[in-house]
Amino acid sequence: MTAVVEVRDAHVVHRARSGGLLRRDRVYALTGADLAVAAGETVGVVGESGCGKSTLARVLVGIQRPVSGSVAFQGRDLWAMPPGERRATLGAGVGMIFQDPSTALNRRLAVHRILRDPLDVHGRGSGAERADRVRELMSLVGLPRALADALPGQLSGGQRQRVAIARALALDPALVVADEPTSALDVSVRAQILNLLLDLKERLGLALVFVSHDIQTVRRMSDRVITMYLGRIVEETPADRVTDAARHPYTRALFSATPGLLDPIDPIPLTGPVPSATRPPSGCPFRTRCWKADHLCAEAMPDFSAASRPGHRYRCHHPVEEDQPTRDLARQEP
Ligand SMILES: Nc1ncnc2c1ncn2[C@@H]1O[C@H](COP(=O)(O)OP(=O)(O)OP(=O)(O)O)[C@@H](O)[C@H]1O
Repeated sequence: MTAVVEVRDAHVVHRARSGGLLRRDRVYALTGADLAVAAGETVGVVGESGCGKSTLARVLVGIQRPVSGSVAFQGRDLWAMPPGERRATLGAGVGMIFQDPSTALNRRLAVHRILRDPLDVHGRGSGAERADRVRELMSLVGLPRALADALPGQLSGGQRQRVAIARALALDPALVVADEPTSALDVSVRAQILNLLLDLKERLGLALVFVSHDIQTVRRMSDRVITMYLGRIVEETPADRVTDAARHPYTRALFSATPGLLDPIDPIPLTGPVPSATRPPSGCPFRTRCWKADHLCAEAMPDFSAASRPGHRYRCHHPVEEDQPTRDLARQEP
């Protein structure tokens, strides 16, 4: 299966001011990320705040250039393309949906203008064809025609997010990346927007990357779940098996603390805070909070190991047994 997008060994390092005016620390936002996403699949990305989820999303859509590593879109190296070609490739091939549609949409433009804008910029079709496409997009995301002349401020939060989704789909992208697409919405409309995204992914055969704090939602939405910790991908698990088959202690801990599990368990206690991304621990970054860590974990970050099921890989020196119930781990002393 050819990947729509494939990231290899991508590193992103930011410079952040700290203390004195001239001092700038390196922030290791993404370290050695490998990920491929194929047409028709949804990959969910989970991890605590600051672990690099948004950075990975930005790398996938070409907003963020990695300092090293590569990003291939439909088999072509994005950052080896001339800038104009890269902009055209990404503009037409990739759609991004952000957390807050209120800030993502131009408040002064009516819905039909917002949806027509990408068609105009990329010179798609005649004037009449563009008008047709705008109507088609509105119906695709379930927006009544009567809202075509409305401004974003006159819409509900859910309607605004539908406009943002329609805009992301305007040029028929192969990849859509949604970064916390429902966290700014009322709980009552979240399910509608998630169902819409799933439905569109099926109908349009999109490669969908879904970033969220909400682990239950990621599990429901995704085929595969990527767990990130301190800038690294530490596990990739088939979504239907993530609660009891995940091998990385961090994935188990993260999922044990999820509210709303059908069969609730005591959360696995994680000791201490997440270390700073400016000074990540040596070896495995999770070792300072892991109940299984030993000297080996301080020495080196292990490579990925393949688990017994396809699509399941993890980076851990002391993985949890595949079918060991998480509730047994919760009782373990750290
Ligand atoms: N422009 C920037 N300058 C400096 N540091 C940054 C910048 N953008 C992100 N970071 C840092 O990079 C790390 C990864 O950030 P990122 O936003 O990708 O994490 P996240 O998992 O998406 O977090 P959240 O869930 O809170 O959105 C964090 O330590 C963050 O503070």
